[in-house]
Amino acid sequence: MAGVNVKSEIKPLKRVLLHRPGNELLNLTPNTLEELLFDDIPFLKVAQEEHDAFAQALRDNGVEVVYLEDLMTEVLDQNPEVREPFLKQFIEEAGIRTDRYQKIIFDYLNDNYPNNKDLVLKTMEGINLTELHTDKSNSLVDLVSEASKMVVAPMPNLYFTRDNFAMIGNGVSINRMYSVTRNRETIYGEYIFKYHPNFKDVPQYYSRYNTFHIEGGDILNLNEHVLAVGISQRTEPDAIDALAHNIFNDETSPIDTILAFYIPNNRAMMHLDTVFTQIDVDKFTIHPGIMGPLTVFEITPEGEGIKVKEMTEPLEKILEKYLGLPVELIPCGGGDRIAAEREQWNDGSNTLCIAPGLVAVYERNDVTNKVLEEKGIKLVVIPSAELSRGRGGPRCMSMPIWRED
Ligand SMILES: NC(=O)NCCC[C@H](N)C(=O)O
Repeated sequence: MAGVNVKSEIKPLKRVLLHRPGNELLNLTPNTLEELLFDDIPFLKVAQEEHDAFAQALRDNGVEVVYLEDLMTEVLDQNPEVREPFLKQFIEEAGIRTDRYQKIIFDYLNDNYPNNKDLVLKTMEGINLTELHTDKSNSLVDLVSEASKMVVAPMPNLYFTRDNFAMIGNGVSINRMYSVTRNRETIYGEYIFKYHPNFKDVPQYYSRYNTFHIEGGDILNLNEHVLAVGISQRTEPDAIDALAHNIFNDETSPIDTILAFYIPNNRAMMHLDTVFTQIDVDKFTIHPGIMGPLTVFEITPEGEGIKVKEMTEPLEKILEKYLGLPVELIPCGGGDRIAAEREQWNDGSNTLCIAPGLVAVYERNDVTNKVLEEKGIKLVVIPSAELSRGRGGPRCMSMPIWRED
């Protein structure tokens, strides 16, 4: 199975991309939490156990699990000439500007991490100044600097593989991210979609070098013809315009409609998938908090360009029109405002559909989970005490590569 095939949110999931949370979480500190988009410091050992349980539950349901770190390692193993430019680009994008430090860090990584997998994991982890053993008498900066500080920041959000690149049908959007910290993550996507034999021929609908930001949590493949994209804290309308042009201009793509969902701009609802995910052919979970403010726009091709129309019908009717059947919206928290806010904060609406009516959910959202079960949905329940501290659920932690047609 080379390439990618994701033309639905619910059809049987065959292959999925994950990243096992690693030592990058050990470099989160109270002062860097806000900048690194965490609300607390997860206990790594337990976060890894929970993540392994997630991966195993997917395997038990017939899904092949592929890890981001392994794909990137394969790129470097199969293309040895890429190791040096990758490292140089990584160091530049980590904000290392002086020639002296660029060389110190390049030599440190290149000499101490001959094994490509170790190197890839180290780039994710970050580098503390204490590791570099610089000769302090050679530089004023080193002499006045704190002894222990991150010279290369960690990338703790990598376990949210949903966001930095996103499959759209048989193509991919390599995203320009909203935040500095997450923009560094897309370097792995750039190299995988340039060099990996399974992915190098996949059409690219967006580039990490574009100006406007867009993240995968806002991109939902409703069906072969219809894509939904959130206008959110993380995704700008200009990026959706550009994405629409590129998709409509790809003759191989059957997508003829993009629905832009304009959701409130705040951290609790950072992406469309934090408030809205599909769980069955005719069912969606939804955070009731978006129902008032939500506006939906229809984007279709017109000549060389696009046509945009605001839709006035209620959300159920809009979905019914494009999916071709009546649709039920199931409120997170069972409709109670307090339960809805609490459980949406811990990703109660952020489910990963493994097959129609079979979804992975966080264990902690018991009010929402009970409602889903009452509606006949089968749940694959994932332990979630530590993983949830990063503010993302099962959909955020997974990027489908292949769903059955
Ligand atoms: N699709 C998602 O909602 N992903 C969750 C991303 C959480 C991460 N801490 C972030 O703020 O980007």
